[in-house]
Amino acid sequence: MDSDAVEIEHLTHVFRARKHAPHIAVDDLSLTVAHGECFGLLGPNGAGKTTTIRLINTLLPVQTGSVRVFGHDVAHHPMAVRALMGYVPQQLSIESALTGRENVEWFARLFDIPRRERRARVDAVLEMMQLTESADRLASTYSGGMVRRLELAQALVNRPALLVLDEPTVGLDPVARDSVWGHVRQMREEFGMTVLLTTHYMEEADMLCDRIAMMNRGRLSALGSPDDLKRAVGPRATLEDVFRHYAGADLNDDSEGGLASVRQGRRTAGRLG
Ligand SMILES: Nc1ncnc2c1ncn2[C@@H]1O[C@H](COP(=O)(O)OP(=O)(O)OP(=O)(O)O)[C@@H](O)[C@H]1O
Repeated sequence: MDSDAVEIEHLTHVFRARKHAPHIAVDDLSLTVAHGECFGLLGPNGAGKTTTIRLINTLLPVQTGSVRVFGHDVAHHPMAVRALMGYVPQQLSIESALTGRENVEWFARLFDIPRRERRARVDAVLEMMQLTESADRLASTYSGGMVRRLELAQALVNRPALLVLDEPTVGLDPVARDSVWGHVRQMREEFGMTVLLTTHYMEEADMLCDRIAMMNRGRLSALGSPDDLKRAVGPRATLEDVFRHYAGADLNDDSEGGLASVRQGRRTAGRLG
């Protein structure tokens, strides 16, 4: 493929709610994600990461600027974009009253995978996510880590060229987190897939991402490899230092991007798992 996996040019998104002042969630953002790259979108709560992802995956209409996925403009060819993409959202995307297998089959049908191929494809992604033995149990009996792996299986069943993960390991214990990281790595190695992820875990971004975009208040504040970003902040700087450097005063603001609200988010997600 010649084109970049994702090309974002001068993207701006304004939320307008009645009785509230317009809120600029994404503010003149431009960046590209190369084919085969693992790219991280980082930034404090409210920085605009999820809004950017929802614009890329066609769940929000583009207002200003443009987004192309493997050369397809998301505003003009949304179905082509959806066919190329797997998405694991922040919110739970499984149906707890169905078995693991039924959850993946449901996605296979949504993606119009032909009936004769469906069973083999579903089995393959369940196997890859080490869910074969528990595939016929209700998803309501799964642990938080298994739920995340089931969501990855759903997102992979149409063999996407671009996998988009919105906080893939939030609320998981360290062992379950390691397992998700391992699976993301394995998928990249086996399929050369492009991965775009958001996370609040700096260790995760450092280990998985080839390049990272730091966002703050809708704008791009830094872009580079984890090592480049660390070097630019200072000798022996960690990615957490980089995060603090660019998030600045926002980390003390509990109403929007504060660390306290990040912790609250993790606690909430922990209960979901
Ligand atoms: N549907 C909406 N209506 C109004 N404002 C919204 C809506 N969705 C998001 N926002 C606002 O847009 C801003 C960016 O939100 P977004 O969810 O993109 O941030 P984020 O970086 O993903 O944050 P988090 O790390 O908490 O997931 C926030 O101020 C948020 O309150």
